[in-house]
Amino acid sequence: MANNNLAQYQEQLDEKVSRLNTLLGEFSAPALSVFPSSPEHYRMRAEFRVWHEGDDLFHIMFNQQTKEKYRVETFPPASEGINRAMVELLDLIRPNEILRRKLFQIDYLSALSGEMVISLLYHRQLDSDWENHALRLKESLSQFFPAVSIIGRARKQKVIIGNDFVIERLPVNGREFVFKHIENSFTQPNAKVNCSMIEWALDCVKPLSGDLLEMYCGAGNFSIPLAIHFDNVIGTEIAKPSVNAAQYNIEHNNLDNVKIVRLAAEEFTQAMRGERTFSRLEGIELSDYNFTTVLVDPPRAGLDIDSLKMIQDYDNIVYISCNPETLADNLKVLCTTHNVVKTALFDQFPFTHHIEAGVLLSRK
Ligand SMILES: C[S@@+](CC[C@H](N)C(=O)[O-])C[C@H]1O[C@@H](n2cnc3c(N)ncnc32)[C@H](O)[C@@H]1O
Repeated sequence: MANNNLAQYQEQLDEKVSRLNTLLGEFSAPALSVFPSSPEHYRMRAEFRVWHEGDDLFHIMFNQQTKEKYRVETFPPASEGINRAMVELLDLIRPNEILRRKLFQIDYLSALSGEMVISLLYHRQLDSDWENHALRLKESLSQFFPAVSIIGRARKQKVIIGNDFVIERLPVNGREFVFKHIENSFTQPNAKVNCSMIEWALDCVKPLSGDLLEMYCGAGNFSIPLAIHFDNVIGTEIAKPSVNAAQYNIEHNNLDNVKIVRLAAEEFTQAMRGERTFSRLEGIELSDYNFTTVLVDPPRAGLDIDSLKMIQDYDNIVYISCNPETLADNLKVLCTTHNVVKTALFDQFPFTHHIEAGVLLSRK
């Protein structure tokens, strides 16, 4: 990494710190803890369009200003595994008519564990001939990547050669947690910064006890490591593949105090208020829980007003946000009942303007 890139990274991070400090200023927030990213090889996922030119074929990206396409041989933000795969994969596909015909996109999902899924997207249906060639492709790639899977996608078609997930192994405070990350589902893109986020959340909840409620829990990224500090954890999430992955993750981390339920945040709020019952909550008596703490990690839109009011019932709120504007809007409501006691900036998305923030609130 050239020195001027490092300087550019630091400058952009400083700008994010100053922007978040300004946004949080009106909530009497304490000083931010800042968790920088490595400035290279931080993304565990990357997607590229594919360009065909005579016998050649290569990854392309688009210049955001001019919209012009440009050729991409390697992509420094992506993990080292993805960078190596980009080269080896195209060397194998370029001379292979069956694998290259109408290929228009390649998606890579890698893991710190070394596992990788490569999805090849086509503008044509995939037949048994394609499958045989994809199988040989997987075998050839496995000399570089022992745990690689290939997925072929076309209209209404998904052919899996191996798995449609990677098994990630995240080191958190010296302990390793196992996570199934499913292709095409939400996972935190920057694995190392994600570990810092989990460690920060663990630090927030360390002095607490009772039960934890997590909303927008994905595959249990926070619920699973945080479970050691609570008697019971309930996580809720809307996406079925993530809920299924979470069940796997509970089992493979040997936890017996975590339950994940497939419910939208809005539905869970209705259930908590006794306004609606859900068969998906069968066997779970919400009134038996002693929720002291809630962790929310919503999408960019933030929390809906009913869920926001519902989480004010808890003494401690850990709010992880990928959009500081909606975070600030939500804090206007939460700070009528709670104080901000810890804040953090996690640089999940280096070299972009995106900010990932953490806020711990406790009841006034
Ligand atoms: C920012 S991600 C966080 C996931 C998880 N906490 C993690 O760290 O991997 C937001 C999650 O909210 C889920 N989601 C989106 N809208 C939702 C809703 N209305 N109710 C519940 N979950 C929702 C998405 O499927 C996604 O998994």
